[in-house]
Amino acid sequence: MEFDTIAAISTPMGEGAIAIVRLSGNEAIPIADKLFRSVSGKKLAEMSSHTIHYGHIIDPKSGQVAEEVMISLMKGPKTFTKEDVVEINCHGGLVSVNRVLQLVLNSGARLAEPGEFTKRAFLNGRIDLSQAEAVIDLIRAKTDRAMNVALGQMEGRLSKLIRRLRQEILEILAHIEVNIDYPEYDDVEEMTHTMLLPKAHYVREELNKLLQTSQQGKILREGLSTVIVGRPNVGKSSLLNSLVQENKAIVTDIPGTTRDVIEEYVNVRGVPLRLLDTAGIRETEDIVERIGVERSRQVLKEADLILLVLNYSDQLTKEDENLFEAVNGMDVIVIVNKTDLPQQIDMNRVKELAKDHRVVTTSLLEDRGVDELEEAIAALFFAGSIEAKDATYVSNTRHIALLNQSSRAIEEAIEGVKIGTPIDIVQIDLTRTWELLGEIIGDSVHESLIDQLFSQFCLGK
Ligand SMILES: Nc1nc2c(c(=O)[nH]1)N(C=O)[C@@H](CNc1ccc(C(=O)N[C@@H](CCC(=O)O)C(=O)O)cc1)CN2
Ligand SMILES: Nc1nc2c(ncn2[C@@H]2O[C@H](COP(=O)(O)OP(=O)(O)OP(=O)(O)O)[C@@H](O)[C@H]2O)c(=O)[nH]1
Ligand SMILES: [K+]
Ligand SMILES: [Mg+2]
Repeated sequence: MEFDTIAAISTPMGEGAIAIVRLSGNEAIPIADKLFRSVSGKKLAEMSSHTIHYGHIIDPKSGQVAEEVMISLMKGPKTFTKEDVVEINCHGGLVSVNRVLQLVLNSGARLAEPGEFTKRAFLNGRIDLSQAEAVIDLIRAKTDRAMNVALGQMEGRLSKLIRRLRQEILEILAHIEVNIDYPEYDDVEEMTHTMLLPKAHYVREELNKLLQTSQQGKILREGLSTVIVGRPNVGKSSLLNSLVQENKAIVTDIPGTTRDVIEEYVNVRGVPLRLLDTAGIRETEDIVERIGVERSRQVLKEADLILLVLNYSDQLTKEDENLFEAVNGMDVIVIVNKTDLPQQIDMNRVKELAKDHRVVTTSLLEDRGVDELEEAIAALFFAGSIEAKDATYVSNTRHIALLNQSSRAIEEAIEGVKIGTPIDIVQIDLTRTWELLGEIIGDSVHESLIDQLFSQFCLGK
């Protein structure tokens, strides 16, 4: 495909060592040649591809030197966009890089939209849609693990699997076509059955395996929503501060200190947590505190993980018991805090209430037990699924939705065969599965969706 030539600053706005103005398109090299004076006097157009050159940017109007640069020359199609790409490496300062961009735009390039370079890599067929989406995930990755998942997807791991499953479906559809077109086969029904079912089962299983990774994949991207709950003054805000290793939440000895939900992101042994500190739960006359308590109950419902905090030097109350009730069926770690003070709590009763959840004792005042808590969080997250290096994860909400729909469509095809639905109806379900999977890699997506996806990128990407 042929597009106009785009340009943008591809490095962050601010002072740095180097800043890059990137150009892509048919005119990238001629435009750069209008501005660049190499030391050798040779034009970029005459130089060989994938080389870098020292020289100056000259303002064509004044003939003055505008900047001292290095230019990377990359001729298509072996480039990021598959088009001719020129990267002007400027001194890292806002004036310098903007001056060069301005000259480039005056010389015939158009300012790129956010994500437009990556969009061209997609439109020109170097990467598919799921690979392009992985580029955003990679930039936004907050942990090593999240980055590795994105890198795998960028290299086409998910795409490869999706393509293989689509191929399987095509083969089933081909068998059906043959059987429909040659009605002289007398046991058409039986033949389709034996041909179709094993392949369809295989596709269904692979889809479901992939969907099982989505929970972990999504958490890797967005963080495990972790809510700290407990009665007033048990040390919830102290716990948040201790996990983020900063005094983010106000801690006082006054019960009812925290009133709003406080949110912080933290990486605990490779597990990204979205930590939420809440108002202590109790019956109260104070109207502001009551609203806070109500919010605590709300966020509780949407949590992936609950950190339920108790006071070691206080007896269990009805409120504590009610909390255990409220988090029934969720992932919970019980924390018994203030072990530096004399024991009042009945630990046997705590263990009874905790059932099979982990119980960790801490003294946040003396910084004790936090290691064990972190270990418990990591163990829970990676439970049973020691992360296989070659696992393919799905983490993107759009992909998960499409996989769910595909899984339902293939299920309908399988059910159809089993109950003897006419084969052309089964064919429709199979075709739908094939199309839905195609949307993941961008084989059959609407232009507006493509625009919307790429607009999430940063400028210059
Ligand atoms: N200076 C600079 N650094 C950068 C980028 C860039 O665009 N410029 N990238 C931007 O994100 C990333 C690197 N990603 C890239 C991906 C593919 C190709 C590329 O040219 N692919 C061709 C040819 C490969 C080859 O030489 O054989 C291809 O796949 O056909 C280049 C960069 C990170 N670092
Ligand atoms: N002795 C002792 N005091 C602690 C410990 N952890 C927290 N505290 C103290 O307990 C008091 C309450 O701590 P917070 O972290 O504000 O408790 P909270 O659960 O957030 O309280 P609310 O927001 O009011 O519900 C503060 O004075 C803390 O310094 C501990 O392990 N030992
Ligand atoms: K308090
Ligand atoms: Mg608090």
